[in-house]
Amino acid sequence: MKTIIIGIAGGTGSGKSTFTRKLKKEFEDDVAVLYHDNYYRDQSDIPLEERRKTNYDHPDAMETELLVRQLQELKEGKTIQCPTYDYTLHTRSSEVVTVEPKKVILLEGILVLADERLRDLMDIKVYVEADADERILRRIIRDVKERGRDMEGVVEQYLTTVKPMHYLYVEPTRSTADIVINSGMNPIAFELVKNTIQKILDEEA
Ligand SMILES: Nc1ncnc2c1ncn2[C@@H]1O[C@H](COP(=O)(O)OP(=O)(O)O)[C@@H](O)[C@H]1O
Ligand SMILES: Nc1ccn([C@@H]2O[C@H](COP(=O)(O)O)[C@@H](O)[C@H]2O)c(=O)n1
Repeated sequence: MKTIIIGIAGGTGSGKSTFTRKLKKEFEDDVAVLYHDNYYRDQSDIPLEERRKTNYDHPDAMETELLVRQLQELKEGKTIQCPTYDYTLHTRSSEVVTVEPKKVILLEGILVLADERLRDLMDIKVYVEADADERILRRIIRDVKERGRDMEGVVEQYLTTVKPMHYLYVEPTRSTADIVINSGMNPIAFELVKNTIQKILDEEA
């Protein structure tokens, strides 16, 4: 079975996860989804106060070598045990999720196009973009509601690490994408990517 890997990158709050979730809902068991965020390094040996200070927008914050290995295993038809992540505790969760090999793998994350090893494994590269003001507003709401943060903390983190790292590592990867889409809620872009995936699945059937 040939495996097609589709990378879905873009800044925080651009709508990557929304776009990816919609594709997953469309194809259900025909596609597997891997989130780069689940590969943030385990920090259980560091006190929580220290973990809060980590720069989570630098490529070194992720164990990308494990992701590369697991993607290769999926391509070889092997089942993997994918790590999971706890944003409130800033470290890996104890659970792992079993991911079976599929013809199509969606790989989502701010930095998935920033790593040459990941880019080399991808067949299609997508970059989701949205204005910075919209992204930070969405992030404030989401992080307070879903990631156990307070507004002051989100704003401070944005100004000290998220924003500078975005311009250093995330935005430059836009030029490596095959498809650049405007926001994660873009029905026309969704149809285009959906039809591309459907074609791949039909060809391989
Ligand atoms: N086009 C959009 N318009 C308004 N809200 C959006 C849009 N796209 C995503 N959102 C919302 O913004 C938040 C962040 O979106 P998400 O898909 O998690 O972004 P990302 O994965 O790129 O960080 C979510 O609460 C989502 O519902
Ligand atoms: N402990 C952590 C780990 C990551 N983050 C932030 O998550 C962002 C990436 O996820 P998106 O869904 O927004 O793409 C990234 O910008 C990290 O700053 C965090 O805050 N805490």
